[in-house]
Amino acid sequence: MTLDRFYPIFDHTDWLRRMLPLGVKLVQLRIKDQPDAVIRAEIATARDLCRAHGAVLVINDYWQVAIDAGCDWLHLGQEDLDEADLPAIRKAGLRLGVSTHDDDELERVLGMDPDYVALGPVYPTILKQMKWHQQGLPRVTEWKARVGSIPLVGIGGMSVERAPGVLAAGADIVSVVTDITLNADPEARVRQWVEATR
Ligand SMILES: Cc1ncc(COP(=O)(O)OP(=O)(O)O)c(N)n1
Ligand SMILES: Cc1ncsc1CCOP(=O)(O)O
Ligand SMILES: [Mg+2]
Repeated sequence: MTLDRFYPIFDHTDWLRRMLPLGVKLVQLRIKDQPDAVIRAEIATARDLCRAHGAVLVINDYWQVAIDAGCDWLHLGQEDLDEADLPAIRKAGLRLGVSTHDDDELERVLGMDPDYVALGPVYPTILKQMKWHQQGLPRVTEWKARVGSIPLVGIGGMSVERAPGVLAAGADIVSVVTDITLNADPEARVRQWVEATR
């Protein structure tokens, strides 16, 4: 399966309702700090919306809920991987994307046979506080050489203008949050992203 090159991340299914009709074919639901009932309801809604639009949905963090809901893809960071039951995830048939930021983390995840590897933050991000400031484009090229045929996702400080350079450096996919969600016209911005990555 070839994943779309444009990979936006949203924190609520209201965003999916707005953006899926514009041609988003790969999307992550990244919910933080919500009660369990809300998380379960949001994941079930996202699953149904993405199926209706022929889009791949990736669930961030909530691997057990993703299994229970019959979802297809998960994204787990390094701390998430410490807690997750990988055999149960694989047994349920879920595909797995993982975060990496340094050599040790990359070595660790390559042993897990991931379905994509994310490298971040390629550029500085305002979304969350991170130990790493920016990896830079040479690091993207280095990571692609190391992951080989595993799809490489570049994330962190992405914009429509930066995306071509990140793809040219070796990323297969570009993932983005605030360039869309903080834009004055998020729909117009998503249309630009779709145009720039097709
Ligand atoms: C595509 C993609 N890459 C990285 C992350 C970050 O995951 P993680 O390190 O677990 O941090 P949180 O997003 O859970 O705060 C991601 N979600 N997606
Ligand atoms: C979740 C995450 N992981 C690495 S960078 C990042 C944030 C990406 O957000 P933005 O596209 O707004 O920089
Ligand atoms: Mg996480």
